[in-house]
Amino acid sequence: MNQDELDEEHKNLPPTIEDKLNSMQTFVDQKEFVVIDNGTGFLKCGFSGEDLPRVSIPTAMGVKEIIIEASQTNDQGGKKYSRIFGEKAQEKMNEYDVTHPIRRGVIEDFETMKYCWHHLLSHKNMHNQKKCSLLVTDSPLNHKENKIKMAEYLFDKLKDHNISIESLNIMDSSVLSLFASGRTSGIVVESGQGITTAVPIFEGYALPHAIKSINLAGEDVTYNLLDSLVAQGIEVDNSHINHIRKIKEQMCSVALDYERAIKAPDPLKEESKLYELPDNKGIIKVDHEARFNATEILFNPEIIGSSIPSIPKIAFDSIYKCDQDLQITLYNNIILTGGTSLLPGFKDRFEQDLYELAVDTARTDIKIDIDLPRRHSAWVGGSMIASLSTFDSMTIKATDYEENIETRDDVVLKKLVF
Ligand SMILES: Nc1ncnc2c1ncn2[C@@H]1O[C@H](COP(=O)(O)OP(=O)(O)OP(=O)(O)O)[C@@H](O)[C@H]1O
Repeated sequence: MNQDELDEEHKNLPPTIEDKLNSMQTFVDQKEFVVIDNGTGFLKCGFSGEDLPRVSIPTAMGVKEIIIEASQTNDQGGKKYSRIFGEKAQEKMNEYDVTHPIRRGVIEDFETMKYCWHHLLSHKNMHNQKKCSLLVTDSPLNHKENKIKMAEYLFDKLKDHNISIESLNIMDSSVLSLFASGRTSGIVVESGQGITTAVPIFEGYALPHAIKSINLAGEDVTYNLLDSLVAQGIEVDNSHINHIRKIKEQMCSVALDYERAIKAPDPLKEESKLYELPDNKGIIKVDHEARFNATEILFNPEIIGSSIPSIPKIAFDSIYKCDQDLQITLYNNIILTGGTSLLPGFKDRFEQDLYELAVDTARTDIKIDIDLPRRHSAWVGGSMIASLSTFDSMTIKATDYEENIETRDDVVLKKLVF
């Protein structure tokens, strides 16, 4: 979703957050937090209490070294770095060295991540946050060490760039998505860009022993679509990946019955199968089979020779690992979220396959909630919780962090909920 689409969606949103906060019988405080959702594919940033993030950009940074001639500076010359972010970075892969700091849900390149955070906080829509309180999301799979490193970069290293974080919390994105649905218990099945997770949560706490994840999500669908277009002789390659992603978002669907779907007549009109590359660089035609084939890997990874379990299977396995008393609650409260779950047909196929897996064990109905803004549910949950009057007391204070150099890791871990 680009920034224009996000601005448009802002205008159309019903006022849901206040409703949900009221139903949770809490009250809203005036202190404003900045909320950042760190996704493999997209970074979302905005203010607590708002319905949607103000900024949503691809998680990417491009760097280019610029040599400064001595004559330009009146001294010995030297070099500096030009940095660009988000879509701009993805579009200029030929000119810039482009890095994606988050792999499959986990921050791997903290230096790049620091510049991305700096870019978000300095963004014009964020009114250049020089001093702020911050809630950032984290993957349910991240180790404690990564959270400690996040705190170090946010408190310490951003200071070198004139941004000071006064208080901080780092929260599990699945727990936040559940809060956004107005619940405190349930299972969050989240399929984003790089990772799909099934996280059972009881009374606000994720149950680590039963969390399941697979490295299979939106980027795999995109690359699968690219492969099948290449196999058909269409001249596309990795440099077109942004366009292939857009084709996926506009044209791909999930079949309820894949074999039958690809044999059935194509319901799309001829013009809606065509994608025009910018600058008259050609038209890509996407056939019926490619559109269903690309997404089938999420439900049947075997078709690309992979032995990893499907998305419904990890949801089933995760519920099965929980206490029997809790299983009914989980089956009745499945929150399906993440950008990839927006694929048409995703929910129906998920429900059908989960029902088949659980028919002997569930002993209850399967109820799936898809009513959240699914590209932004973790951010929305963060926005809600950071609005609560009690939230500030749950944060790590910069003063505590700075004054306790020897024990600062404990200062961080004490405030985090695992
Ligand atoms: N309408 C849509 N139809 C299909 N896919 C979509 C749609 N909108 C977004 N996506 C896909 O969703 C993915 C991004 O989702 P999301 O923003 O939830 O992921 P993320 O938080 O960046 O990643 P992760 O959760 O894996 O760390 C991308 O692969 C994108 O192509």
